[in-house]
Amino acid sequence: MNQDELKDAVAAAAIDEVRPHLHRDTVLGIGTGSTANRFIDRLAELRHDFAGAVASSEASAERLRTHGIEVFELNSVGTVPFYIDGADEVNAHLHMIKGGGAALTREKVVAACAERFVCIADATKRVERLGAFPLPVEVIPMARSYVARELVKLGADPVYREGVVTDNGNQIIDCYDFMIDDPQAMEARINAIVGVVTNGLFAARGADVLLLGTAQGVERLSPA
Ligand SMILES: O=C[C@H](O)[C@H](O)[C@H](O)COP(=O)(O)O
Repeated sequence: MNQDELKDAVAAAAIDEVRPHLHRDTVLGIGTGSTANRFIDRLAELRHDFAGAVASSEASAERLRTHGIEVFELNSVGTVPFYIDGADEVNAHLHMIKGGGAALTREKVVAACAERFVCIADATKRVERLGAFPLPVEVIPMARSYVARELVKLGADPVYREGVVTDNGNQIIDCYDFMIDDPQAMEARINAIVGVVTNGLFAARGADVLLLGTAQGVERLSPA
C-alpha cells in the first residue's frame, strides 16, 4: 500500500473508533492535514448521527461545512469526547511533533479540551526519537528574531517559514537539527520563551491511542 492508501485506512479505522460513541449531542474535535481530511470526508456519511464539530483550523472548518457538518466555536462547547488528528512524528509514548501545516496552536487547544486524543498516522510517521521532522514553533511576529536566538541556545537550527501566516496571525519558526531526548521538558522549555505562542511538541498532552497504518493493516497502539 502507498502512503495515501495507508492514510485512507487509518481514517476508516478512526471512523470505527468513534462511531459507537456518537449520539445526537456529540461534538467531535477535528484536526488538520491530509490525514485528518480523509477522516472528515468519511465523517460526512455520518453527519446525521452527531451534532457537529470543533475544528483546529479554518481549512478544516471549511471542509467540514462543505460536507454539511456544523462547526461550533470551542468556547460554546467546552469539552469534546474525541479529538482526531494526524501527526508529523509519533513515538512509542504517543508524544508527537505536529504543526507541519502550521495549525499547531489551535490543534493543541482543541486537544486539551478532548477526553481522548486519537492520532491517525501512516507508518512513516512512527519514530523512536522525535526531531528528524523540523519542530514548528508559532511566534508573535515582533518576537521572531529574539525567539530564534533563544532556540539556538537550546541547540536548534531555527529557520523562519517565510510566507506562512497562521490562523492566529502569527509566524512559524522551524527547528532543524534538533533531536529531542525529553519531549515533555523541551515542550515546557520552549513554551517558556517570551513571544512563543506554542510549539509543536505534544507531550504534556500526548495521544491516548494511535491508529497506525502499516502494510500489514492498521495497528491500534496505546502509550508505552
Ligand atoms: O499543522 C498540521 C498538523 O499538525 C497535521 O496534523 C500534521 O502536519 C500531519 O499532517 P498530515 O496528515 O498531512 O501528514
